[in-house]
Amino acid sequence: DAKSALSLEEARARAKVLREQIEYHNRKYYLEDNPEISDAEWDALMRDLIELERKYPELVDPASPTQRVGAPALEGFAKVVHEVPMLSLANAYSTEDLLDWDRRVRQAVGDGVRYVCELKIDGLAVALRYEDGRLVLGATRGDGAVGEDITANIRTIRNVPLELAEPVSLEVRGEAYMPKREFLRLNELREQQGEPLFANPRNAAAGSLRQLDPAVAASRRLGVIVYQLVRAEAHGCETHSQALDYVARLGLPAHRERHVCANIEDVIAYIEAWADKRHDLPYATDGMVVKVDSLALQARLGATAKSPRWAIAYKYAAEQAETTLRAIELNV
Ligand SMILES: NC(=O)c1cc2c(=O)c3cc(F)ccc3oc2nc1N
Repeated sequence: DAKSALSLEEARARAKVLREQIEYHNRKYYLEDNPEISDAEWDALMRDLIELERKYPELVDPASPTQRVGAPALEGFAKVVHEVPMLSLANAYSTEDLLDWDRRVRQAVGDGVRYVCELKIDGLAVALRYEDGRLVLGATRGDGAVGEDITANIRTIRNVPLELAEPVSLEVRGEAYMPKREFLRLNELREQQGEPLFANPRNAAAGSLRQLDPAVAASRRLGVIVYQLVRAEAHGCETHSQALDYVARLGLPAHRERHVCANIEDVIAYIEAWADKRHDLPYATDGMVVKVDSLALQARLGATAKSPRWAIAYKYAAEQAETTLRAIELNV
């Protein structure tokens, strides 16, 4: 009716407020793991915005959170070639393994190598491509050379920006994960509905992103944490740390639990320090990734067919023996 119709300017202002509220609550959920509103209240904000944009189509903006959902279900996933192969990390299971790796690194590139440690998020590796600041592709690792195009599902992940702060073209690699809070909520729901439970957050995240209908992924609060900028030196970075600071400034959720160490002894101390503390993080972890920080030294060390020589994943004992939980593993 006439009285409830807003002027375009009022509608534009209302849409701006709703988008800011949605982004604010995203930060509270993902960055602080301390949501102020319930999922239902969050969904209501989104519904209001969708309704407003339906009534005033000129308000629709490709970066609006409403542009995340609505893609039709797919018949299958298209293939994506990774220009820069998505390799996997070699593992270290003991301090000895770390010391051996450090010795090999120093033999190859000399002493004084600085390392950066990052908690190893237990999810699944994804590649995100942006062209002129717009998200154009999300892909799985696949076999490292060819992955699956899961763009429609990646777009539903609320902490993945649909548009960067600058119109930059780049590709990042990151870990898609299901926050522990969401894992518990989802399994409670499935228990009530008599559906099989997810065995762990990694399987739950993988199962969600393998769904052909993006509405399913959209119904699960997944997150992504960026752990690498591809060809970072082409973006003017000299170290991995600078690369993560750069992508964070663009609005990407760069890995925040990271620490630069001057030598392997400090790395070992940092790993020890997080052995228990890591259980308080909002996401599941299964180790610590240790990387040579200098991009020039990374290039000199290179990679084998499978793994980079400039990085290694230390696995915490608890996860070395894959603990099988009582829950029935969802066979997606
Ligand atoms: N799960 C993780 O938290 C995580 C995973 C990887 C990788 O898989 C990875 C694979 C590479 F070939 C090179 C660097 C990497 O860095 C990584 N850094 C991380 N923090």
